[in-house]
Amino acid sequence: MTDIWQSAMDHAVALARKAGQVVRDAVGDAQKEAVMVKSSSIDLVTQTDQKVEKLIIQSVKEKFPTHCFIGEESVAAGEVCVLTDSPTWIIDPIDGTTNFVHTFPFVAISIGFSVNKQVEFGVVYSCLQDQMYTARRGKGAFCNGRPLRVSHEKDIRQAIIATEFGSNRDPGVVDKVFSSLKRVVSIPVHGVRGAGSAAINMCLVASGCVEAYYEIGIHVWDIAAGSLIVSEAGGVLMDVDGGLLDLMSRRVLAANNQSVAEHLAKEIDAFRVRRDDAAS
Ligand SMILES: O=P(O)(O)O[C@H]1[C@H](O)[C@@H](O)[C@H](O)[C@@H](O)[C@@H]1O
Ligand SMILES: [Mg+2]
Ligand SMILES: [Mg+2]
Repeated sequence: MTDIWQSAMDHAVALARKAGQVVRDAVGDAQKEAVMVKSSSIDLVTQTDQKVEKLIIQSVKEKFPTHCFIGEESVAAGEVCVLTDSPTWIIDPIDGTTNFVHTFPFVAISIGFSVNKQVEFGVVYSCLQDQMYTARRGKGAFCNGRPLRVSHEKDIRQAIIATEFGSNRDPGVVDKVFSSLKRVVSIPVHGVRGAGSAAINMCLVASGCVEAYYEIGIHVWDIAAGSLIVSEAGGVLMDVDGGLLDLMSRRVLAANNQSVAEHLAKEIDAFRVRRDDAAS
């Protein structure tokens, strides 16, 4: 049976590769680039983020003129952020902008594509590592064409957990983030890591390198593609409170299996943040 979204997915892979070249060309000069800030002094954006997002959206508009978009830098420029039932490209042009600015080598282009609010395919290109992660709903997840499978570990005490500190440094938020982290470390788990890119953290879960990843404060463009890559690699997704994942809630927990996910959810202070689709 023909897959009606295959040509869109092929286009996303080609665009991610093209965007990756733009990022690679710029990374050496990233420190010379004007670094601007958005929601806080540590929420960074560069001209390369904006250039890559424009490149992707312009090309998709030419090929699929009826499709919709949620793009990180377009939303920052005032576009609405609403996930509808229409075919929608959900784009993070550089996931890991802080890494990009500092030449820390985990930088990704993340492209998710949803229809009826369900992610149909996800593409995450870790461009400095030249690793192309892809997933098509119902057809598995791959890295450079090699099938991905989550870790078999069931005991969270034998696990590595990925998380990030995020870009909100309000003292109350920092306290909550650290109190969760203290509980997770004290389970005790084998270790805690963070790549500095939500999309890459999710691909690490899908690859079996880490058992789980959680974060509060991410956005739909950080996790749309990665969420499908995790589930197609056999993993589970949920809200940090153990409920159902809501892509717009800015909270995510991805794990290799239900038992690790549920144990982790019990340790997290699941505070709420303003939703991506909150009326502005
Ligand atoms: O802003 P970018 O680099 O697209 O995305 C990052 C988030 O800003 C940050 O809050 C989060 O911790 C990080 O994982 C994410 O990738
Ligand atoms: Mg991001
Ligand atoms: Mg980004």
